[in-house]
Amino acid sequence: MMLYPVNLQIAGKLCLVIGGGKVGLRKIRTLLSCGARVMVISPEVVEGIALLVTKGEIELQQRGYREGDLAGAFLAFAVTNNRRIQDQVATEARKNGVFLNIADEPTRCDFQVPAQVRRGELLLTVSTGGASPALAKLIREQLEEQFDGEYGKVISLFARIRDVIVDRPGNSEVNRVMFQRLLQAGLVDLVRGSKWELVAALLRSELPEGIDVDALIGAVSS
Ligand SMILES: C[C@@]1(CC(=O)O)C2=NC(=C\c3[nH]c(c(CCC(=O)O)c3CC(=O)O)Cc3[nH]c(c(CC(=O)O)c3CCC(=O)O)/C=C3\N/C(=C\2)[C@@H](CCC(=O)O)[C@]3(C)CC(=O)O)/[C@H]1CCC(=O)O
Ligand SMILES: NC(=O)c1ccc[n+]([C@@H]2O[C@H](COP(=O)([O-])OP(=O)(O)OC[C@H]3O[C@@H](n4cnc5c(N)ncnc54)[C@H](O)[C@@H]3O)[C@@H](O)[C@H]2O)c1
Repeated sequence: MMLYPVNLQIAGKLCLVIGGGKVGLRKIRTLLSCGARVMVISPEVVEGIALLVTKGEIELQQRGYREGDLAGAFLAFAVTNNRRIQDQVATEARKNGVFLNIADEPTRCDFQVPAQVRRGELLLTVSTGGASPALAKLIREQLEEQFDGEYGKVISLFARIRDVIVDRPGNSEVNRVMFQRLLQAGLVDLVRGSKWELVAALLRSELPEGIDVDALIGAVSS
């Protein structure tokens, strides 16, 4: 099955997690990191979830799933250990058009959660479509080594350059060529290596005149 990749904006939106075990906790952590409003429905929850409830970071309804619980959810996750409940949640989701992740049934999921690496605005995701979550995790770990924390600075500098460039008159072809030149000249590795003087020299030679290169770099290098 071909999965279509999308990156969702879920900040402030209700995401419902049915089942409070360790898989539920993993899903909750990712949801919270993206600013979702998380509601858990589960008769029992693992310690990590209980802690998040105590801290007021998520809401909990400590009981079993009931039909009607999915109302108003932007996304829902069926992560119980009970096949019958998983089926009931799936039926309600289908009936009401709620997007559902079913933790134990890759092929029936409306969406699957990929493994992910974040470096600032840079988001790398890995999916095996359910073929091997363990392999997705291993590849994620390899990506974490390859794309180290310095990539946060790289993406931040590119975002700032883009901000000042797109505000100026010009056309997208000129911008495309300019970004290609910066990449081919090795800007990524210069930033990763904190070679700020070389970064400044490169930007001065490639960016249009009148751009405050020191300000651009200062915001990223500190
Ligand atoms: C990527 C990640 C994201 C996340 O959950 O945050 C994720 N699973 C992760 C880890 C992981 N999951 C499992 C193991 C044990 C080893 C193994 O079995 O392989 C490990 C590794 C570990 O724990 O070490 C077991 C497992 N997973 C699923 C089933 C059901 C089934 O296959 O039927 C079973 C068997 C349960 C059983 O045995 O009964 C199903 C799904 N798991 C998915 C995502 C979706 C497909 C992703 C894809 O294939 O790309 C999908 C379809 C639905 C979904 O959950 O969205 C996260 C890595 C986080 C990280 O980066 O560390
Ligand atoms: N997708 C994945 O990454 C992945 C990984 C491992 C396992 N799984 C599968 O995901 C499911 C959950 O795994 P787990 O390790 O978190 O299980 P778990 O046993 O730790 O947790 C299950 C949770 O479901 C709750 N629950 C039981 N009945 C319920 C009901 N009627 N309404 C609401 N909640 C109810 C339990 O109280 C418990 O909190 C299992 O089916 C497992 O096979 C998926």
